Amino acid sequence: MTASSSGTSSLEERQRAIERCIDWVETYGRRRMEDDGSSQDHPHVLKLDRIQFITTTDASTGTDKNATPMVGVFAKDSIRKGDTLVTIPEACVLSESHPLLKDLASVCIDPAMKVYRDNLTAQWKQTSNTRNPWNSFEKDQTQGRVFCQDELRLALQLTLLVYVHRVKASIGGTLGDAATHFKSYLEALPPSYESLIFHWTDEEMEILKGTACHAVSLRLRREVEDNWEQSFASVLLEYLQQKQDKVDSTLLKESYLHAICSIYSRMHSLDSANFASSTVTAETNTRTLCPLVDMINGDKEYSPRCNAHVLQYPGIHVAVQATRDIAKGDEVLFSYGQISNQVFVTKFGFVPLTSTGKPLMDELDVVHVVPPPKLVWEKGDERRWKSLTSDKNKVLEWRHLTEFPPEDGTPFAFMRSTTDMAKVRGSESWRPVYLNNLHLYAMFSLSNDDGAEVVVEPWEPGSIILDMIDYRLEQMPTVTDDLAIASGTNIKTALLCRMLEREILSMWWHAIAKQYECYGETSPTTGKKYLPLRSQKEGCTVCQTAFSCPLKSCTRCKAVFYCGRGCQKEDWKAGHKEACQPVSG
Ligand SMILES: C[S@@+](CC[C@H](N)C(=O)[O-])C[C@H]1O[C@@H](n2cnc3c(N)ncnc32)[C@H](O)[C@@H]1O
Repeated sequence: MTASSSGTSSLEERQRAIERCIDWVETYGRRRMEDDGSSQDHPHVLKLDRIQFITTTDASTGTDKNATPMVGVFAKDSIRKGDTLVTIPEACVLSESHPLLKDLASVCIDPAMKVYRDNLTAQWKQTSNTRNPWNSFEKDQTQGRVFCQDELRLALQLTLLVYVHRVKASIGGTLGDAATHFKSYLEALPPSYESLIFHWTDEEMEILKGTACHAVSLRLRREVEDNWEQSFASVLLEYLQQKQDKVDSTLLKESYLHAICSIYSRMHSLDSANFASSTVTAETNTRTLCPLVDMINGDKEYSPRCNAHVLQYPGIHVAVQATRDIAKGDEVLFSYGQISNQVFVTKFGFVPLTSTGKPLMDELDVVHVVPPPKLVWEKGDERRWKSLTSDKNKVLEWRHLTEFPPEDGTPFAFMRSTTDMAKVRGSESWRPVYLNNLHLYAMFSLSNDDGAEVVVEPWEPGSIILDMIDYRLEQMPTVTDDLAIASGTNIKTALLCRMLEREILSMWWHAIAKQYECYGETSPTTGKKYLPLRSQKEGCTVCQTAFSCPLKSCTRCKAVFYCGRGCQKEDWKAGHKEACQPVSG
């Protein structure tokens, strides 16, 4: 298979780049420590022998074979609580307030840049009331020293941007003439960040329409575009042109995104007062990129299970310490903290499996297995089904779903949890694409020959199932921020699966409503009328999403339709509040 063989070669490439980086940290870092005598003064010396860096394609990348190989850090031997796992000399740490940034950011301290900086500042003053991103430099009297003093966003983004640009532009895929001590580190970074929201393709965005995540990601992408256009593009293009670099603005924009993702997804906040050579005294919490330390993954659960954290030793290095015993071969994990899932999605492309305060569907202590209603399929259902399982959505490699609906009339099950699903499939190793408790209900065909024990509880389909699906659909936009991602899948897979889930649920809703002639009836439990699906063409009033699930109408005027509460709220604020005329009945 071509996909997997190219996957393997990029896996090996990344592994080699990481080995070069380890080598660099050991040799360059040690030399620098010896040069300034710090290794003797300090009880801790550079250590890299307790952990190993392992590349794998399946940790974050799910089913996407072409995705960037993921790296994880594992204990070489058993490690005791309190032990130091790895130490990285300060000389190898990139930080906005670190004087060694000069080394890396030679492009940024080029006097030629000052001209652009000044022009930009002047322009900014004339045209904008917003905070001038270059403000911090104005305070810096030492011209040309550290151009982007205190501005990680600018300093590192610009720097990475230029280097990444050069890497991509150069034929051999190396950093070419961009001589920097940090070359090895930059090369060890992933070549792309597909799982992060900024890198989702237009096609994927199209598929995600209707989820709250779609709105969030559009907003973020717009912000990034604005940033790029207002702060970076002109400066860099001019700079690179002056340097006679080949400039491809598309590539630059991509590189800019790459730089943002590199920084955002692997930044550590450290106390800058502890950087002995720091030029910043008043500032604390300097943001840094620590080579190799930043290869440590976030725990899929929240903090209690995580087993390492970052420490600093003034003036010497950054260290990682075990917060509990770690067995040989175990993955070393950080806690990314109690940040919102939206931030997780944006910065890391995944969210932890467990989170607090998640709205669960416990109210619906329903069915384990529902006997299949005799579905009446409509042409539209078939088309939707096909579009969901077509090649376009390669990420959805759930073979069971392609059998849906089974032509031989095999019954379907409506399952409550993955454990149940696994039980029914009769296999421990079997895993559906979408897992765990947010995807409470999934459908799949039950084949008779896999030895599964299935307890079929007869249910009267019809209104009760409609209510159940209705409830679930209604909940979906509100739980989007609480996505739970199965291990081995990334956020995109999960979202696509969520879309699939939504589609399936709405297809069932429709099929059941038709079969049991529920349209126009009033629900015995909720008292609401079962209304026909809003047509695909019309879609959500706000985001225009043409969903096949039943869209909710405004309860007062019933004239506008929304895919979820987010859009409804937005429309209300945007003027529907004034326009809404209550209708009777
Ligand atoms: C600090 S880096 C960790 C090293 C990274 N895995 C690599 O290959 O270089 C953060 C990135 O790793 C990935 N990542 C970290 N922890 C993860 C997890 N628990 N599940 C999935 N992806 C994770 C995310 O893509 C995130 O943006």
